[in-house]
Amino acid sequence: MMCGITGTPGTGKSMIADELARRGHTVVHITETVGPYVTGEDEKRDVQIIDVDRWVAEFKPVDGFVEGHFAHLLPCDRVVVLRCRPDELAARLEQRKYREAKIRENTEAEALDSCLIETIEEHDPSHIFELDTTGRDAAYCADRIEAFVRGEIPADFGHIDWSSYLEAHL
Ligand SMILES: Nc1ncnc2c1ncn2[C@@H]1O[C@H](COP(=O)(O)OP(=O)(O)O)[C@@H](O)[C@H]1O
Repeated sequence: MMCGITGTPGTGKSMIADELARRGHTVVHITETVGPYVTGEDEKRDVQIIDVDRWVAEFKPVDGFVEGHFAHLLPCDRVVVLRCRPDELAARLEQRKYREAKIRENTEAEALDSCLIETIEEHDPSHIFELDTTGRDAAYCADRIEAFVRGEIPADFGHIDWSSYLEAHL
C-alpha cells in the first residue's frame, strides 16, 4: 500500500513523515528524489522547475508513505491531504524565514484548497483523507493517518473552509 502525504508547504508533511518513519514505516521524501528531474529555476517565485511528468513516470512505488507537495500526482492507493489554518500556516512559514511573497502565495493556495482540489481530480474519493494539523502535534496526526491506512477510519474530506481568511485578507 502506497500512501501519499501532500499539502501546502508548512502544513507539516516532513515532520509527520519523520514521526511515521520513527514508528517503523517506510517513508520517501520527494525532495530527495527530484534531483535528476530539475530542469531549471524560477527565480521570480524562488522555486525549482521540475519535470514532474517524467518524475511520476519513473517513480518506483513503495510500500509505505511518500511525502511531498506533489505526492498526490503519483498513483497512490491512499492520499492524505494535510491542512493548516492560513494564519497559523503564515506563522510557521515566518519561523522558517520564508520571504513575504512566498508566505502570501502559500497561505492563499491553502485558503483556496489547491492541494485538495488537485487530489480530488486524481483520486477516488474513498481513498482521500483530509487532516487539519492546526494546533495538533505530529503524534496525533500520525495516529490518525495510521488509522486511515488500516481502514479503521473512513475517507473524509471537504469539511474544511478557510474562505473567511480570503475575505479578510484580499
Ligand atoms: N503540527 C504542527 N504544529 C506546529 N508547528 C508545526 C506543525 N507541523 C509543522 N510545524 C512547523 O512548521 C514548519 C514546517 O513543517 P514541515 O514539516 O517542514 O512542513 P512541510 O513538510 O509540509 O513543508 C516547521 O518549522 C515545523 O516545525
